[in-house]
Amino acid sequence: MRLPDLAAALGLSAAELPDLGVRGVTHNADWVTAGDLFVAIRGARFDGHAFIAQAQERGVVAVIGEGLPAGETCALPYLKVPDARAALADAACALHGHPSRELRVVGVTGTDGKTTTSWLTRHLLRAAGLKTGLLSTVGYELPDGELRHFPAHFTTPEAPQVQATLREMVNVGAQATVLEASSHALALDRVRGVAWDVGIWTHLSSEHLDFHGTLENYFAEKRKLIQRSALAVLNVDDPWTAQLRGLAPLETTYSAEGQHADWRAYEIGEGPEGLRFRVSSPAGEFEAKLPMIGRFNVANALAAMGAAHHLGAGVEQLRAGLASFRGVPGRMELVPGEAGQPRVIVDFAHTPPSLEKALATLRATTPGRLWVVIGSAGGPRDPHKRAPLGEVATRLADYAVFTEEDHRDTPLADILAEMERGAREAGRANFRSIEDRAQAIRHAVSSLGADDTVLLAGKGPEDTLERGTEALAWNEVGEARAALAAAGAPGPRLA
Ligand SMILES: CC(=O)N[C@H]1[C@@H](OP(=O)(O)OP(=O)(O)OC[C@H]2O[C@@H](n3ccc(=O)[nH]c3=O)[C@H](O)[C@@H]2O)O[C@H](CO)[C@@H](O)[C@@H]1O[C@H](C)C(=O)N[C@@H](C)C(=O)N[C@H](CCC(=O)O)C(=O)O
Ligand SMILES: Nc1ncnc2c1ncn2[C@@H]1O[C@H](COP(=O)(O)OP(=O)(O)OP(=O)(O)O)[C@@H](O)[C@H]1O
Repeated sequence: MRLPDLAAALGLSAAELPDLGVRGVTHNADWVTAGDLFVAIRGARFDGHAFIAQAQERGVVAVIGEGLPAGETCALPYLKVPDARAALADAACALHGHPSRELRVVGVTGTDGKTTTSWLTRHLLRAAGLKTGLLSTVGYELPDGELRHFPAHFTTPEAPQVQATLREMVNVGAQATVLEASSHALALDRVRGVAWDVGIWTHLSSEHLDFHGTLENYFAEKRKLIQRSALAVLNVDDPWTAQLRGLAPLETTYSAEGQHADWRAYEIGEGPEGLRFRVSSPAGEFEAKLPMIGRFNVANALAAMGAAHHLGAGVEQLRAGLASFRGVPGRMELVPGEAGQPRVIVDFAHTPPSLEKALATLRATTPGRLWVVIGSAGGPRDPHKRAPLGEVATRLADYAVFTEEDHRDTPLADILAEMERGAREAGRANFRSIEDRAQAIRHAVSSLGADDTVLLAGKGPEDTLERGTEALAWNEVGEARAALAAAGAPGPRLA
């Protein structure tokens, strides 16, 4: 694209701009390749203007920003804009030719359930014969189904990566895609310019308040997805949904808790191997089988079906799709052990409501004892959730082992003390703290036997454990396997 055309696409005057070719756009000076535009963003930690020289060395042709710092000059063409993040997204859309307009795009937002619902939706769309891509916390997939990863670990990456991925999907023939839209993404314009066909709402609870300040602000960011979608798929079991009604031109509702809704699940049965329920829906009444653990997955399945049906999936495709779903890595993932060993489940639940749901659902399918191994992240991230996690863990499990979970620069002992305080203030003593996560897992697994369940909560599929300033390689399922192997001959050995 020519620089003057790009300026015009951003609503800027193209007069006096050199007629240079622009190959791409980035906000990160380390990622510049020759011919790119560099967008200098003033962030919370850095001012992108400080990296213009570095970007120039790597071959950028022009810079976009909200204004050069006083007294500074720029040897390259400098396009001044009122909002650099918005310009980053608009430039990415223009350079990639607005790929979302060539696909059916489903967005998923909410505090919990985004990843699971995204995976389910893409699976149902594929079952309906649509070549479907996916962009989620776990990585991204083209319609070939192979999971790929971005260099930086985000639920929703920055706009240039979002748009480049959508373009790649279109180029390989994708007809639809599912995109997880985090509240950070909506707040920071990472998904600005995406043409949403469907917006799915899972539910809202307190999280990321270090960034958003208040629950209302957090809600307001997530609400943007619903406002921008042609069809909203809304969870009537979530009280926040009342404020989302009527925002999208079309809407469909769902309930897994017996409320009046378009998509309703009833006669829900939970077994150790999965879920069965009946569905009443605009597509018809039918019996569904979903090989997933976790009652909350009924709601995720209803949401996914609401979206997939809108994009053409019929009842038989929905039924077959649910029945053949293989789950999401690190979400209620069963770690196979020997007969007589406890059932070990790895799950990503790291908020009090999601831990509550995970434990409640495991209790329903655990004839024996239920233990949980759980930590809480350090740094500025939601310190107020530590005590509630301790309370929920000791209320709903028979025993809780508190441990490390990305404590970063926060003293681990302080986090554990907060979790213990939450338990103690609720009058409970059914816990202990073991700092080393691997040891905590081994202790739990070796303490239990047949009929018992151990929930390893919080890390899910993450591949690092942030201990102080170190990021250790981590594999929770691998640790669970090692603990099962080390526990050796099955049988209860509770001290
Ligand atoms: C709160 C948040 O999301 N912040 C993101 C935001 O930071 P920021 O605007 O403050 O920017 P900054 O880090 O000050 O940098 C300013 C500019 O200088 C540039 N820079 C900076 C340093 C350098 O060496 N070179 C360089 O070019 C940066 O690329 C940026 O353009 O933009 C940065 C550049 O993309 C992100 O790295 C940063 O993510 C931080 C590290 C982060 O941890 N984000 C997480 C919380 C996040 O986004 N999570 C969500 C939700 C997950 C969930 O739902 O659980 C997600 O979608 O993943
Ligand atoms: N609909 C739901 N309601 C409440 N909890 C849920 C729901 N779906 C999943 N969970 C729980 O939340 C955890 C995270 O699920 P999932 O990864 O699908 O959500 P997410 O929104 O993508 O989370 P994150 O943004 O933190 O990655 C699951 O492991 C499960 O314990």
